[in-house]
Amino acid sequence: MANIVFSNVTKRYGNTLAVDDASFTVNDNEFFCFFGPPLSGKSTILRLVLGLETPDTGEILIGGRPVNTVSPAERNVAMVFQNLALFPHMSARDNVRFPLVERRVAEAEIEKRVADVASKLHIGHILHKPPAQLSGGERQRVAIARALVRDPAAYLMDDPISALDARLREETRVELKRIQRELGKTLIYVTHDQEEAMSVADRIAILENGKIRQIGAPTEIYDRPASTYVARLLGSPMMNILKSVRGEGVVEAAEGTIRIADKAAPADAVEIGLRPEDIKVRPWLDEGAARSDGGVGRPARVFEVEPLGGYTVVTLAAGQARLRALLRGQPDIRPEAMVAISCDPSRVHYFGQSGGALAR
Ligand SMILES: Nc1ncnc2c1ncn2[C@@H]1O[C@H](COP(=O)(O)OP(=O)(O)OP(=O)(O)O)[C@@H](O)[C@H]1O
Repeated sequence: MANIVFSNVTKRYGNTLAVDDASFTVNDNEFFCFFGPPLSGKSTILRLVLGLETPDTGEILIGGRPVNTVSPAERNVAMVFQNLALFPHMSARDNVRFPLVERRVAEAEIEKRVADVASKLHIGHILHKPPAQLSGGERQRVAIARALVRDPAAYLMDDPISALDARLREETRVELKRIQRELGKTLIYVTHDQEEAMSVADRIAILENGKIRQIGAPTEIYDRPASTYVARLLGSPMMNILKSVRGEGVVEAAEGTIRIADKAAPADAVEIGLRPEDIKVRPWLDEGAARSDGGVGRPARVFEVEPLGGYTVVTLAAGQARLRALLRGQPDIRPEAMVAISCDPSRVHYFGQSGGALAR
């Protein structure tokens, strides 16, 4: 059993609250991701799990055992370091052997464990090579093998693929997910990249200034963000968030005034959120035609068009408001054209005074 529990854990550095009353459970075999902007406390949480830091208050349990006073060596969690730092002068095999040699494990046992981990990670055929002769993906597998050879209860990764180029990052994150599933070990993962967090994690914890703002499955957080902060963090282009102007049972999304959806907003709605892919854009016929079309299409002017191949991002100006819509394919839409925009009312997000999500 290697679940990891934080119970009201706080960690300060001087006046900085690096981790603020954090409570969460990472389940056995789970791919659990911490995501947040720089300095939000991600690395400090990893350091607390590893035992490189001690909580000021609160309790940490690993596999049900309180570990606040247990040394890093005795915690049986392994770290795969940022940028996959392998020893360049050693072969892949010696890199993988290193943690066991350091712990003076018997040679026969070392050979057995290296063979075992190499077969799990499919690196047997590259063990003789130095890191410089390996691809990015292979280096990653060797780095993971080095962490796993100790047979840790859980392993941790701090932005392990941020140094790779975009294409290799995409490849390696797929690989990572597969490896984690096959190994069936608890993995705590830190990333700055929202797409990476969404794609690899079973669950994500969203951090802001040391506080956990939301924990959930990626799609759950994406579909039901608990606040404007979380809503803006996940999704690209990010959610459109506009002031809500209410009247006559109609939601007006505005800095200017555009009616997005015919539905009464909750009385305490201050802002409304629209995901770019939820905005429908059609040719503008005229006001009458828009009205007869369910009354939800409102005029907007096309401000900018960004073709991305499979998708097109259209920036729309409606009154003073600017909205970004994500459209499939390459629609025939040009800057300055008038269009009718609408949004399924069930897809509108409402936020209250403090930015917290309101029931839809
Ligand atoms: N050793 C330290 N001494 C003093 N302050 C620290 C120390 N480590 C972290 N902090 C502070 O604690 C807060 C959280 O830092 P942390 O490194 O955990 O954030 P992070 O989310 O991992 O950031 P990044 O994404 O930039 O790596 C920051 O305000 C940081 O300046």
